[in-house]
Amino acid sequence: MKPKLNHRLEMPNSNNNNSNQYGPYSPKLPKHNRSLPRSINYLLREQRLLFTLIGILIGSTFFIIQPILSRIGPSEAHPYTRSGFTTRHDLRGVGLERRSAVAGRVPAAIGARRLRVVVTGGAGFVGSHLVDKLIGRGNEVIVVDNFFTGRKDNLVHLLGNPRFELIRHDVVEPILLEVDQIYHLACPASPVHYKYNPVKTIKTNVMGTLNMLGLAKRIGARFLLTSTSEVYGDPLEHPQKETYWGNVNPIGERSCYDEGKRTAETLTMDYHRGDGVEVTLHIFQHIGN
Ligand SMILES: O=C(O)[C@H]1O[C@H](OP(=O)(O)OP(=O)(O)OC[C@H]2O[C@@H](n3ccc(=O)[nH]c3=O)[C@H](O)[C@@H]2O)[C@H](O)[C@@H](O)[C@@H]1O
Repeated sequence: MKPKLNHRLEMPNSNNNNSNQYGPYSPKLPKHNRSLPRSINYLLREQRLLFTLIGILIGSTFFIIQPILSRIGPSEAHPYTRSGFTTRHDLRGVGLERRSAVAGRVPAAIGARRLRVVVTGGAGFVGSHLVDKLIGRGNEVIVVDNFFTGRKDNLVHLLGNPRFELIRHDVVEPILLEVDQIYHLACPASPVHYKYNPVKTIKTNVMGTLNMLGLAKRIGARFLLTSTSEVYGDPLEHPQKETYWGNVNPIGERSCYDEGKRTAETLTMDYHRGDGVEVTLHIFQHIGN
């Protein structure tokens, strides 16, 4: 009769001298004893051990050398980076370029920024030449003009310039701008223009200058007023020194302009003395008429 293949039933008894009715019992080897030679065999077959060792060698070489390479300049360590192979160095380079590109767009209020300037009456004869000069210096320029006598044609060459802005606005109305300097030129300047609407002329000089000085005070901007030699009226001394106060008719046809500019000068000096606004008075000497 064939023995039953039931090992549990056939479990050896240490007291039975390693034998039973089916013959001598050979004890089971511990598992690790059996698997060790098998693993070694497995490794030795088909040069697996050799390939494993080579793998370990390559791996350790990479982990030892890699930190050293990252410390050395990448161009020295990786000559192939120049052939367009993407490495960490290349990526770092892209990062720096991006950072410097962002730095180029730093808001005007930070670091070595451009000077922001507003020129009222910047579409006029003097104003448009001043604007050219300011743009040429690298400033950002905003022109505020109601085009009473000024023309867009005077500024047409600047219309595409990212540092230039043109605003149609009458300075008798307040305006809020963030600038460093205010050049206040807006005013009807020739007799035919300032006599055309004398009330508007003196209003522009008084209200317009008040508004621009108020802005200068609020935002801490420097202020320049273009005045005129007309403030001396019919002068009694020639040439006029700065200490000369003039000989002005307060009720004449030209008074809207002469007294308007005088009041503008007064306001300018009062904002300087009273509010600490940094100011400049600029007088144009008229030749003729
Ligand atoms: O020689 C001077 O004493 C004058 O010189 C310049 O005047 P100018 O350039 O010769 O005259 P315009 O070519 O007529 O320029 C005046 C500008 O002011 C503008 N303006 C005039 C009036 C007004 O209410 N608002 C305003 O923006 C005009 O549109 C024009 O663009 C200055 O702008 C005047 O302030 C200065 O009094």
